[in-house]
Amino acid sequence: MTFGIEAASYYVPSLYLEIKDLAEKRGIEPAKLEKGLGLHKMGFPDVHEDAATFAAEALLKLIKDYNINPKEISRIYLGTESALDAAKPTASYAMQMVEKVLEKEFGERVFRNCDVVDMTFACIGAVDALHNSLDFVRANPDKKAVVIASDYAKYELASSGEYTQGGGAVAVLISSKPDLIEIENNWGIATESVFDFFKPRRHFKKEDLTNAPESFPQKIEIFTDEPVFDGQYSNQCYQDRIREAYDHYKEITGLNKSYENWKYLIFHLPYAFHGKRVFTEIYSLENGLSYETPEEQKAVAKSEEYLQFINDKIEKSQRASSEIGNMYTASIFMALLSALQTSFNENEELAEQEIGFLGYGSGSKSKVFAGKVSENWKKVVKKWKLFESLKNRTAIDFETYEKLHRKQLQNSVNENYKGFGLTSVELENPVLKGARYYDYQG
Ligand SMILES: CC(=O)CC(=O)SCCNC(=O)CCNC(=O)[C@H](O)C(C)(C)COP(=O)(O)OP(=O)(O)OC[C@H]1O[C@@H](n2cnc3c(N)ncnc32)[C@H](O)[C@@H]1OP(=O)(O)O
Repeated sequence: MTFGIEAASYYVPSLYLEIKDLAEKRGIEPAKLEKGLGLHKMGFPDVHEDAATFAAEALLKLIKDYNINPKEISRIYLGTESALDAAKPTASYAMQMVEKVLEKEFGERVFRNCDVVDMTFACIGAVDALHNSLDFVRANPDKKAVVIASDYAKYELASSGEYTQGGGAVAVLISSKPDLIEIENNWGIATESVFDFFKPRRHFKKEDLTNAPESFPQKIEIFTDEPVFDGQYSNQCYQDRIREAYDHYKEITGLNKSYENWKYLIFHLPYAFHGKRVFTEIYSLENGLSYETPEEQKAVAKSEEYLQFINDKIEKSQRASSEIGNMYTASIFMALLSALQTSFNENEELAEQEIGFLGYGSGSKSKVFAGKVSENWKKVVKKWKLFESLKNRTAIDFETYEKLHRKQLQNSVNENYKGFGLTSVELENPVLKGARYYDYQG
């Protein structure tokens, strides 16, 4: 019996900012962002969008596009690091939104017996949900699970993370009928606790706050959706963890040089060119190339062989990321969609080809695993129209972007939006303070 991904859907935020507009306003050379990091557009949520609406959109599309009977979904596991609440899972909001839309056809509370939960480990939370859900269907081959990766990658204005923002969701159906890709049960894993990127309850002192009233406590502790991070250190942690997980994968499988078997290498992409920038180390080690000094490292990255390798095995997975930006947990799934969609558009046959995955989550952990593309993959991919749908987004100017970022807009930019949207957050009623309410515009 085989296990893996039977179907897949995605949702990207309805707005975007041209990266060159951001570069111009921040005094950054556009070529650094476009040619150095591979950034073109940055997906950005409208006022009514958040990680729960992204997840609900992807889940509803999955169910509709592949005619899934929602009653047959035994679990919905959501990987996210943009949770809207520290106790109530974001998956519960998404599930309820979709239930309401399905009510007419399937009756009330279609997910009544469904196991719903969030999993969090920075950007690798959804890979953890995938790993866990594959174990679940292996133990229960007649059951189906949905894994959703949903996030809003937000950084402080004018920080070095600002140009690596983005967001969106990917939902995949996991079962014993892996029409898209069969995933083998070998998991190379590497973990180390580090502070490369994290979202602590922030501690503020009174003097940090402008115009704090006399009555304000001396210290306050609040959640923010923007991380504390050290960019170059996070790159190093990523590189170290994927090397360790890759070595572990080779140890488990007994393979000498795994990536040579892989048609595509699918990375967690915090920005489009990240995978190809960090893989030079493993590539050098595998090919006996010197990788000690910065000059040697540059030489590998610029070598004709490595450029060809990128072109063959990585470039197609980067294309969606260049148009969307970081999707945190969803980035690795979107990189897969990008590569498969591109092959589909170019009439390439992928059946039976092996694909390698290199996931990373700050804090930190990497998982390396592989899968085999199924005979039926084209039937699944033909529903996506990924690159066409990216053209249907609305461009925003820099001023609108800053206002959205600062949460200064009351009304949605796309006032007549279709789909799920946040309508209100309860602020008065003490037993519901902070509850979020959503609706669906059909
Ligand atoms: C957050 C997660 O999702 C989890 C993770 O993966 S952690 C790893 C990634 N970390 C993050 O994304 C954290 C948030 N982002 C950041 O901190 C930063 O944006 C970043 C670390 C990703 C990039 O940092 P940076 O200092 O702006 O860029 P830098 O590392 O110097 O790279 C710029 C590239 O552009 C190139 N470049 C610069 N000017 C150029 C120009 N005019 N023309 C062409 N290329 C140019 C540089 O040569 C360099 O590329 P190479 O090293 O490949 O040659």
